[in-house]
Amino acid sequence: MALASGVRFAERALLRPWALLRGTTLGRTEPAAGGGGDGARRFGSQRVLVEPDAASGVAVMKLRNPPINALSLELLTELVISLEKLENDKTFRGVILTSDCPRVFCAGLDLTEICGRNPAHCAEYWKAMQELWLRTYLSSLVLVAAINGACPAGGCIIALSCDCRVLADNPKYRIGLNETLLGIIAPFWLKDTYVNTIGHRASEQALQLGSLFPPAEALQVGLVDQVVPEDQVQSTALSEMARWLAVPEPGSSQVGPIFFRSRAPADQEHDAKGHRRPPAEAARRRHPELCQLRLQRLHPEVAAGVLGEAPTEERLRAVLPARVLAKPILVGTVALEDSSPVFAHLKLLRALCFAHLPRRP
Ligand SMILES: CCCCCC/C=C\CC(=O)SCCNC(=O)CCNC(=O)[C@H](O)C(C)(C)COP(=O)(O)OP(=O)(O)OC[C@H]1O[C@@H](n2cnc3c(N)ncnc32)[C@H](O)[C@@H]1OP(=O)(O)O
Repeated sequence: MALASGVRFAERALLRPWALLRGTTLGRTEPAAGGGGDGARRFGSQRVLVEPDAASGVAVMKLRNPPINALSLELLTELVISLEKLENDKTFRGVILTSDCPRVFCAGLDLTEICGRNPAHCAEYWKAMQELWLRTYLSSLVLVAAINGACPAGGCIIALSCDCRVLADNPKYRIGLNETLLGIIAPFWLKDTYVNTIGHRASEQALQLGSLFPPAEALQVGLVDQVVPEDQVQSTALSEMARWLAVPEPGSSQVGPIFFRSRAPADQEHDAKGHRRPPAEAARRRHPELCQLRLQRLHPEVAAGVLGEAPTEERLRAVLPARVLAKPILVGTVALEDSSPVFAHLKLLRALCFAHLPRRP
């Protein structure tokens, strides 16, 4: 949500993600479904469909990377670009994020992007993930997640970075951060986001156990704000959006996400002339480490020391799809410089724990 209504992301994406795209058509524009009588045009890319409603100032953004909306490098990049496009368009104040794939909101990281890939590719991939995180978590738009399918791991991260979450009432649509079951250690900022949403003790349990909550439990623990029948997810998300947008000039009273989500010294928020910096620029100043991503490959023994417990192939086999395990897997998080004064709760991960697991026989 906006810190001030006039503030938009004029800055280019931190990492110029479009440069990563190969063979992707972006910015395609076509008439919106239903006529688009208000002049709003549907636009998007191969993997992200945007249905803008200029009259309400709300766009519906659909992830469509079938079958399970795994966060491939291309999907991450296209999401960032689509969000940026809306942020730069003063017509829009809110975005509803949802899935175009049946039964799955988002399966989280595309494990094929980190399995058997070289460190350079992993670095590129993690950067894109971080960029999406920043783009959503610090967005000037009101973001509502209309969760119409399973929402594990990275899918839950996207949902957590929204202002509000509406989940379809289907016991198969579980939501949570199950990273530990894959041997991936949750970065500090992710842990803190969980804590901010569901509280300390619940996070402690859920993160360590890798819990995925069915809708009723997700509502009870506060991970989602509403659970509604599946055919009402979209309309409920729109109602929630209306509630958020009804607040005059969302964020101008200092209660936007920048207020809640950062503790930045004033000189990082304003330039020498006292003008407020665009959020992406302010975030970059607060987080120089984001631009200094570096990857290391550690020996399994070292990784085991960092992780406390090495991820075993058995544990991974229990959770991961067979196709993914057919390749050697790199399990890890990203090493970031940890020297800057960071958001009080957005403390970024510092350990890289890459472990080679044995090949599938
Ligand atoms: C700086 C950034 C730090 C970030 C810190 C860490 C953040 C996030 C970590 C992650 O996101 S790790 C990913 C965790 N994801 C999961 O555990 C989800 C695993 N998948 C599932 O639970 C299920 O697939 C599903 C999403 C509930 C869907 O179930 P469904 O029965 O509909 O489909 P499946 O038959 O299981 O799968 C279809 C097809 O997709 C392949 N697949 C599934 N998940 C992934 C994945 N995450 N990446 C890549 N591919 C995946 C699965 O193998 C099937 O493939 P085929 O067999 O058809 O070839």
